[in-house]
Amino acid sequence: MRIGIVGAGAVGSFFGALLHRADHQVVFLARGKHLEAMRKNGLIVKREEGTFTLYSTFTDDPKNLANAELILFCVKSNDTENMAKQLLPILSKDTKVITLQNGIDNEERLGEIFGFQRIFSCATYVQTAIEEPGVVNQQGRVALVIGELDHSAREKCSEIVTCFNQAGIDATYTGNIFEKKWRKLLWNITFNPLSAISTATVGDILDNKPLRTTAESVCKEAMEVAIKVGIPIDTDQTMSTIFKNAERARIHQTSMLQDRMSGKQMEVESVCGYVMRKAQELEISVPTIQATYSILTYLNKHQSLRPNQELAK
Ligand SMILES: NC(=O)C1=CN([C@@H]2O[C@H](COP(=O)(O)OP(=O)(O)OC[C@H]3O[C@@H](n4cnc5c(N)ncnc54)[C@H](OP(=O)(O)O)[C@@H]3O)[C@@H](O)[C@H]2O)C=CC1
Ligand SMILES: CC(C)(CO)C(=O)C(=O)O
Repeated sequence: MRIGIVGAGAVGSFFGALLHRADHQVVFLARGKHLEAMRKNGLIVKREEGTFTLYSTFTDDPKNLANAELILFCVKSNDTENMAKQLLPILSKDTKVITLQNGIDNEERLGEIFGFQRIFSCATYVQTAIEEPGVVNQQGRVALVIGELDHSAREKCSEIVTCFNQAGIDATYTGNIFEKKWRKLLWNITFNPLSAISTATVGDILDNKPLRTTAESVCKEAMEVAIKVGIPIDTDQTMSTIFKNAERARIHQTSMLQDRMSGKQMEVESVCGYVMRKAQELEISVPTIQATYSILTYLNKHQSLRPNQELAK
């Protein structure tokens, strides 16, 4: 298949590399030092089972994705509209677009621009980071849960799942992607904002009693909102699963923390902002989420307050 990776950062570079290794024709849209390094030395992928390097088309020009049959949409959610509008006049009407982004609101924003029948959504379970320009590091398990927004596109969705499976990626189909994305969001809202504010890893949050208590408060508030929007949740069991899964990501710096450390805009709106606005609509009080939202919005505006220019080791 001809595949375009839109936003070949940590997630896009990793999945693009696996698809390229499975003989798909993959074009990576990237920019800055990461693009420069990939053009010079190839893309280096480090995994527990070994390191490999691949050479492909690395570009900063969206026009090079014109003949893609499938786009993996992997920019940060702050860049969603801008990127989608650049792609719209370039892509064919049949090109499928799958978002691997965190949060739930990208799907709607993409659907409004491209049309809902060709947008597919994915709950992305992976821990990846750009270790240095040109080098992506992946740890732990890899799993994708994929679904369509418009049920008439179910068959096309199965083709995407098969494409990932053939590349050795554990991808499964769900008929209710919205619920899966909500469950993923519950994990992200519990750990990402707090890690970005405190600069703590997931393991640090688990081990530090006050931080853990705050994470539990965020989780409880977000679950209340999820239940009100119709997600079937057993709160005790869900909370216990979220914290059990976190044990497997102990050394992980959440994507939001990685952004803060490198002075990038954090995905505050699609994680905290989205849940906060839903809570307001539903008249649910979410004071802890509100607090994390206000701090992170401030930090996003005042980049000079970032703790470090470099990713923390
Ligand atoms: N990292 C992880 O482990 C996980 C991340 N996610 C989610 O996946 C999504 C992607 O995250 P992640 O890969 O970490 O983010 P990254 O910032 O590493 O990747 C996004 C990439 O897109 C590039 N980009 C943005 N706009 C353009 C443009 N106009 N032209 C070319 N390149 C562009 C960015 O460049 P630049 O750096 O210059 O901005 C960056 O390299 C997020 O929604 C995140 O929450 C989900 C699960 C796990
Ligand atoms: C924790 C993780 C890696 C889960 O896949 C994630 O979604 C993130 O860092 O934003």
